[in-house]
Amino acid sequence: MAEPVYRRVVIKLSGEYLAGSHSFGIDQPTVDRIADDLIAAHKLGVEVAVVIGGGNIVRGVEVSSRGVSRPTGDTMGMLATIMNCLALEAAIERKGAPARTLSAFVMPEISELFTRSAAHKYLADGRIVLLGGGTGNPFFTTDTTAVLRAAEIGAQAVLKATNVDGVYSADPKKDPSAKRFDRLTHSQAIAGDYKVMDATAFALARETSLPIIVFSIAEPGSIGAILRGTGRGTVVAG
Ligand SMILES: Nc1ncnc2c1ncn2[C@@H]1O[C@H](COP(=O)(O)OP(=O)(O)OP(=O)(O)O)[C@@H](O)[C@H]1O
Ligand SMILES: O=c1ccn([C@@H]2O[C@H](COP(=O)(O)O)[C@@H](O)[C@H]2O)c(=O)[nH]1
Repeated sequence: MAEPVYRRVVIKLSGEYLAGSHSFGIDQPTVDRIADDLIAAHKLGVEVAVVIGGGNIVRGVEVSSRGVSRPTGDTMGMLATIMNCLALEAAIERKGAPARTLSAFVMPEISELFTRSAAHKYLADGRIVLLGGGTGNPFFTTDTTAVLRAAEIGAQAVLKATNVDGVYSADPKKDPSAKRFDRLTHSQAIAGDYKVMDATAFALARETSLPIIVFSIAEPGSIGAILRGTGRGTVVAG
């Protein structure tokens, strides 16, 4: 079996994917399956930090379209990501692997605050580290959070695990003629305005020279395959 290509990564997990076949919430079999994949990936010897989206519970933009202020809606979205972290942490630990949630917010009864030193410590201790609460600021996304945290903790790549198998010329769910890219530069991804990830995330990745790999988590084992350099996904780099 091929050796992993990376020593430390941040995996951005789709929140929406955690809902499984439902349109809302946390589907336990899906969470359990993703926990298995993460544990298997971690057993390859890679230090794994995970940022989870909140799209299965709350997106700030949607809440604000119903009359709540955007910063309040975004705060609700960030809290949703912490719920997802707790669900995944519980699933990972139930399966016998050590995990730790670190939050962008001070909430001592629930989880420790994210600091670079805490993240380094728990990763070096062999835990899967779950990073909740986004950046802690409204008007950002968990895609941007993943790139930010990756830069902060010295990860070598951001793996965006989602429900499509790469970046396409248009949304493949809406346009069946959309073409999939094997590789893009950060600048091409920004110029193309491909909605799979926000431009802020691509811009920060360009600034910090971080590769992003967009791939589907539908297939069990896909995280491990990407870590070994054998998986199918779009590499955004250079
Ligand atoms: N050009 C494109 N290439 C690939 N996917 C695209 C493109 N444009 C839009 N999409 C859509 O982007 C979605 C993935 O991005 P999205 O940010 O919604 O997911 P996520 O980050 O996985 O969700 P969450 O916010 O719940 O974490 C896919 O469902 C896909 O349909
Ligand atoms: O830094 C951040 C990260 C996220 N948010 C809010 O959370 C939701 C859920 O995140 P997704 O990336 O969309 O899954 C997002 O819609 C924002 O409302 C934030 O404000 N700041």
